[in-house]
Amino acid sequence: MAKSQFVRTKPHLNIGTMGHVDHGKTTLTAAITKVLAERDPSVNQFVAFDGIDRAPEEAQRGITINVSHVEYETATRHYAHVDMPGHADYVKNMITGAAQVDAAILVVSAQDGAMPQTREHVLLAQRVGVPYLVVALNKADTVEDPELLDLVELEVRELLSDYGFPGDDVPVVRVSGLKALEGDPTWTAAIGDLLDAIDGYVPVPVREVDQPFLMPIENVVTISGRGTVVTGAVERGSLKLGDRVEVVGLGPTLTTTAIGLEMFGKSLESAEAGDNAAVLLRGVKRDEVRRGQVVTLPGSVQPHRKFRATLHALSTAEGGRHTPFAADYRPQFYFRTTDVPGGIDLGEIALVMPGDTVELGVELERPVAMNIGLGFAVREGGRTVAAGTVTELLD
Ligand SMILES: Nc1nc2c(ncn2[C@@H]2O[C@H](COP(=O)(O)OP(=O)(O)OP(=O)(O)O)[C@@H](O)[C@H]2O)c(=O)[nH]1
Ligand SMILES: [Mg+2]
Repeated sequence: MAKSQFVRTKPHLNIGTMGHVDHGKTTLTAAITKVLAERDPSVNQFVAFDGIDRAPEEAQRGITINVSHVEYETATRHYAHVDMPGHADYVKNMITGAAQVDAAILVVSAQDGAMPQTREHVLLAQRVGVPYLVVALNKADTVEDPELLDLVELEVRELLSDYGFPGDDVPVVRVSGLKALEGDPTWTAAIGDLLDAIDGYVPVPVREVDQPFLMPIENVVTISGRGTVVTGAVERGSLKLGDRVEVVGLGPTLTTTAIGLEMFGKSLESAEAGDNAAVLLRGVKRDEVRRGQVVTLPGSVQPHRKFRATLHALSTAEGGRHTPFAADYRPQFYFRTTDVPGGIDLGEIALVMPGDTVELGVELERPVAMNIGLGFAVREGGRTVAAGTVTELLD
């Protein structure tokens, strides 16, 4: 299956780009791979702009990780980098992508400054618990006046502080993804500064390796002649080749065995919390598993349709609703890599106003693998209107 073994020589971190449409996320991602490939070609590979963000339905050979992830290494870390889509319609994907990163590079165009989606992404980063942000003030090549850059920087720092990030301390690095891609030495050095800022500012996360294994399924891939592979970021625990697993949520629980493990096309002996792993499941057909389910150690997580939660309805200023909602509200609930419609039980509460935090019951249309403390987002008509935490598991 795999040609070589994945060697753990450096700590592995998951990182992603986020920010307003067209601010240069994909260009910056390509530029990072270019600069690092030049720095150390023995471990890094340049991925061009149009090689990023294309996920194949099927891989013909090998277990291939979702290619919207690129990997690279600095002197001290191994990174898996997901280029998050910027358009509002894709915030749904961002929620799931962002939920799994250890840090995000917030890309802000120096030309435009913070825009509505910049704000929404910072809010989502806070809600889904992205612990660290680093700002790439991109397209700095287009702004002649340094005072204008200072102004944009100040504005971004204030925005970060508004959403609970340490706006004064967050590194803000002036870059040009485009010029670095073109090989301009000044801007190539700026990408180096951005990477140094990430290495220096974002600590190596503490992984929940002692918990029972859990990996939310992001993608299902068929390997001709081998079977079905599921990919995702391991949330906690570890899994060894040959371990029994359960696939939980959205339907009946399925029990099988992990007979192949990979990370970025290299084989793994065990997949650990924080890894972007691909797991080959014995005797499982493609249509038996899907995105939104989780792969777990047998018996460690149950699927639930009914639960109680603490819910914060975003204020209008936070991008939430303009009007309250009542008991007949039926939005979409986003858990890890899935979203399911559901109804609510408000008990004694008549109306939930934007900005309110309430305790309520939820009944989903389909069961989702969950545990107490699991966070979720509530969306309607393409925008996030509330964020919650599971407090009690019912049916
Ligand atoms: N001048 C200049 N242009 C840039 C820079 N970075 C990106 N661009 C241009 O900005 C446009 C958008 O860049 P993308 O990298 O596609 O932006 P994106 O944020 O990935 O866009 P979406 O994925 O659609 O949200 C392209 O025309 C790029 O060539 C930069 O540093 N300087
Ligand atoms: Mg893009």
